[in-house]
Amino acid sequence: MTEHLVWHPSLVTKTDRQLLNGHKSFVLWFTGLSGSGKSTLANEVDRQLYKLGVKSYVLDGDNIRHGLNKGLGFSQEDRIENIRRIGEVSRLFVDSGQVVLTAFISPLREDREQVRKLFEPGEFIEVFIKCPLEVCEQRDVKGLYLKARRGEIREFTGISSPYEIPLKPELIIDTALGEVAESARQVIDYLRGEGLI
Ligand SMILES: Nc1ncnc2c1ncn2[C@@H]1O[C@H](COP(=O)(O)OS(=O)(=O)O)[C@@H](OP(=O)(O)O)[C@H]1O
Ligand SMILES: Nc1ncnc2c1ncn2[C@@H]1O[C@H](COP(=O)(O)OP(=O)(O)O)[C@@H](O)[C@H]1O
Repeated sequence: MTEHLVWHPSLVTKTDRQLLNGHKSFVLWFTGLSGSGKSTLANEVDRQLYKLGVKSYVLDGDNIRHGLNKGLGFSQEDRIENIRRIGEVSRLFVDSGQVVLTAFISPLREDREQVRKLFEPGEFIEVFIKCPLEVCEQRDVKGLYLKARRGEIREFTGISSPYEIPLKPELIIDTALGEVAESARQVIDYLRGEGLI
């Protein structure tokens, strides 16, 4: 299908754009169970980056599924396509010199590794939002776990659909232990430590 397509190179490079912005561009890929804290943390880190003058943007599972990925469900096939598209969108953000924070369950290791391959070394930062299923279920922010337990939602991650824990994430944030502010500080500290901001 790409047989007659020719890539048109950009006259402005990614490095040019990073220099203009005054910081590196990369993706913070938050992964974890529903209710683990991906959206809350991604948005808090985004707010702090904004205050630091870093050009950042959050791509959130629930929001993206209303627009770009409308029509995709939660079968294995649809989740793979969901993550593939977000990987590609993230690459565009990074190419444009910005920082992108993604908050998708992204349950499968293989899919996350495929996304990692789209990036240069150091650009893909996998952040495992670690939180036991019992805690997520107790939070039940949207009441979905109750519905899943009642059998009203099929293929629900952690209940009737798998979640594969990252084996070598760049960062692990345990949200069952600390407050949101403390978790955000850990992410910002990591970025500073790596010289990314
Ligand atoms: N079956 C099932 N399993 C898991 N989650 C479900 C399901 N149905 C709806 N939801 C809601 O959709 C949000 C997850 O979407 P994602 O795009 O992040 O999922 S995935 O990465 O494609 O697995 C998820 O949002 P978060 O709670 O923010 O993770 C849920 O609100
Ligand atoms: N350290 C923490 N980091 C992020 N969220 C936390 C933390 N501690 C408690 N929470 C709470 O957990 C819930 C996480 O919900 P949400 O961010 O929607 O999760 P997800 O996007 O992974 O589904 C929120 O109610 C949030 O206030």
